[in-house]
Amino acid sequence: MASHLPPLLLIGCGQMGGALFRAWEQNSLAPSVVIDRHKDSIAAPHSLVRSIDEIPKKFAPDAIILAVKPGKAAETIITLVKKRPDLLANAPVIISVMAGCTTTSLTSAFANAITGVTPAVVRAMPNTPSAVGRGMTGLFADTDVGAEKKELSDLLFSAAGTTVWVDEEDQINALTAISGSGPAYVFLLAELLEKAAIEQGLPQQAARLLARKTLTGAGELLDQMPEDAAQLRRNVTSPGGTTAAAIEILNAPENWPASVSEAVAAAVRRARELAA
Ligand SMILES: NC(=O)C1=CN([C@@H]2O[C@H](COP(=O)(O)OP(=O)(O)OC[C@H]3O[C@@H](n4cnc5c(N)ncnc54)[C@H](O)[C@@H]3O)[C@@H](O)[C@H]2O)C=CC1
Ligand SMILES: O=C(O)[C@@H]1CCC=N1
Repeated sequence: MASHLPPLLLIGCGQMGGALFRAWEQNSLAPSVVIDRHKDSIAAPHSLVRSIDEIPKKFAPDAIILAVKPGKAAETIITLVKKRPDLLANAPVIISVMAGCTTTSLTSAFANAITGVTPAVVRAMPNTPSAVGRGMTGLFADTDVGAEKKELSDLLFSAAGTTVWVDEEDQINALTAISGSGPAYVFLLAELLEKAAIEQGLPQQAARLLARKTLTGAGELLDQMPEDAAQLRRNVTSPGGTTAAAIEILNAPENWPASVSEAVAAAVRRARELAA
């Protein structure tokens, strides 16, 4: 089968890198290399190595994906460039999924490590549903990044779900708070619904099933139906009925409307702090 996706070097295969790699593997990824000392194995034809020193000679990736924790970004880039400058010879696009690592800081980490080379850097903010092809990724590139590199970046993240490009880098911080962190808000709701079900006397297993299937079913409706979320909510809410009793509490201005806005604002603040 012809490869749909070109060879990649993935640095960091934890929760996010692993989710993306799973999607890419399922989209006929050309033989690629993953660096992560905490991963046990990776399926052929790809190679797992434990450090930059072990990247096979003559490997020429079209994209290098940085998916380590933000605090390790500079050290990782400097080690990569000092030990294997040849990996940049074919001008691969550098894609960072790291929260709060700006294109300026990434570009200058490369510039500090190697003179005369300014790689094209794209920032991506994916989310973990990428593992099942249902990711949502926001992308940003400076105006000097060529169309071909942007198209390749889009191809990679489209293989893991849906993509959207933003024009200003700071918008990546807002996007991180909505779709990057967002799955955690949904999982928290699943936890809380399950707990409430148990409090109302339901057995644990049934409580878990009800909470999970309600969230995934509602998510699927959101995905498939043309109506907006407010209309889908109204479709469940009979006047004077049970849903109305619950929504009156949740949707009181001081409850969910305030909490969700405050939570998102806190995440945006944190993204900006990481970038400072
Ligand atoms: N977890 C998430 O939902 C999302 C995470 N991100 C970003 O993804 C990045 C990684 O986050 P997670 O996957 O959650 O963390 P993680 O801790 O699960 O994964 C990081 C991986 O990097 C590996 N690693 C550390 N140093 C390394 C090195 N020098 N070379 C190669 N591998 C190395 C670790 O062994 C680990 O498996 C972060 O920068 C985060 O901001 C972005 C969007 C969503
Ligand atoms: O929590 C974090 O910092 C990362 C970025 C978005 C999701 N996880």
